Amino acid sequence: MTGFDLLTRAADLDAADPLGPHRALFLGTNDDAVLSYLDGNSLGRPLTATMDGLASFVRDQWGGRLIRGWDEGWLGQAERIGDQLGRVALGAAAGQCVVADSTSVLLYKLARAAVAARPGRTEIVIDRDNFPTDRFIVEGIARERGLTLRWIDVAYDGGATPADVAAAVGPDTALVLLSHVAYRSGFIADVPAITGIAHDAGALVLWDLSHSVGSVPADLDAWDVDFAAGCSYKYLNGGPGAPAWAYVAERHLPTLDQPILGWLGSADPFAMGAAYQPADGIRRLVSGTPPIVGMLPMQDMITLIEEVGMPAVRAKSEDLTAFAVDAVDAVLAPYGVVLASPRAAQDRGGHITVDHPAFAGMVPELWQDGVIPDYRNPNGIRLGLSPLSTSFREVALAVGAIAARLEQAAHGAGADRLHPAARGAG
Ligand SMILES: Cc1ncc(COP(=O)(O)O)c(C=O)c1O
Ligand SMILES: Nc1c(O)cccc1C(=O)C[C@H](N)C(=O)O
Repeated sequence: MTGFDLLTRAADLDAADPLGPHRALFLGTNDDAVLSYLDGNSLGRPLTATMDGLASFVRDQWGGRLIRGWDEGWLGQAERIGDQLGRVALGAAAGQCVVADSTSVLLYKLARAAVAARPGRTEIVIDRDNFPTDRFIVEGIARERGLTLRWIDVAYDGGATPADVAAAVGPDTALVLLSHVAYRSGFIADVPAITGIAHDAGALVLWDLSHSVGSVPADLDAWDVDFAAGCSYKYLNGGPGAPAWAYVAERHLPTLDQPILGWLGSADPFAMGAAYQPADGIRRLVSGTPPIVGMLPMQDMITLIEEVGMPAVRAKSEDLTAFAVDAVDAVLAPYGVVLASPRAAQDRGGHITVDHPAFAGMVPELWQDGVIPDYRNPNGIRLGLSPLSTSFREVALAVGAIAARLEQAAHGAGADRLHPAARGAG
């Protein structure tokens, strides 16, 4: 496939894409300065509706209702959006999800609650390639509680498998913490199988869905998951620093013992009581004031996903990553680029990673070309493909630009030798 073929094929795929028109709902998608934005799995683009919604919230709700807003709806908003997210993207019945804190803080609260629910058990199981915050959080909890970590090693293009987990868990395991979609390889873990294996060993499971929520469907209730949490600034387009969300299975709610006891997680916050009594239900996971303004953008995106439906979102995501893999094979493999993600579409989420020694330091050059992917140590370029805002043309342009930069690195070629796709030809 030449660069020109790549763009022609991308044009055909864009023309046939039923979700293609949704791209125009996002800000900046017609911006010529950014030819290709492939980092929506780190920070999703804003919806235009969000810009207008934020302005009207400030004017009418905050500015108009002032403190009365809390009684008129803000206090229940974290649970309402949690329920909507549960219904639309998580397979979770109402009353089990809430928006709060950051993913790191929620992982801490849930992991501490899980360990508290398994007294006498001394180990936490986690994989070595899990996202740093996940590893650091359980390292901290192990230090605090005198526990041991049991590490699972995973392949560079994979993640923890049921067999890995079966070999790691035992009578001492309190908790297994894994990611549904691996942040580097994009590997999709077999959540129901792994959850079942952990349960058979008497352990609880906490899943990090940061890289799947809004891109890969989840079925948390049916999968018998205990706890889950994830970001909302990736495929939920919640904006930089948007609050995270958590899921606690209904069966754990009455006994959930989380470590950050704040007034808004108490049964009757406005009683200003002397002693903490946890609220019934998911609100007992909350500590302080809900981040109302920060929740507005994600609500717009969850509503859009609800209209489109997760099956259509996932279908587009698989098509995008399949096209990206084909393009990598045809255009980048000849330069020695290696796919560091699963080859089968059903085994990977919404991003792929490709490795090459020259990738360290290349991303700033690609930014100059108007192409924005992600870089992950030691030498991976990550192509994050947001199903509702990424076009096939963006994939073609990015792969072409990477090829041009590799060509330059190999032969010192000038800008006139840039790959046609990198120049936006076609
Ligand atoms: C798998 C995973 N967990 C957690 C986080 C981060 O959490 P926080 O929002 O607390 O920075 C990220 C991304 O930053 C992530 O990819
Ligand atoms: N949360 C981020 C941030 O505050 C700055 C830069 C990147 C991020 C990310 O989200 C990284 C992302 N979770 C990852 O998988 O690498």
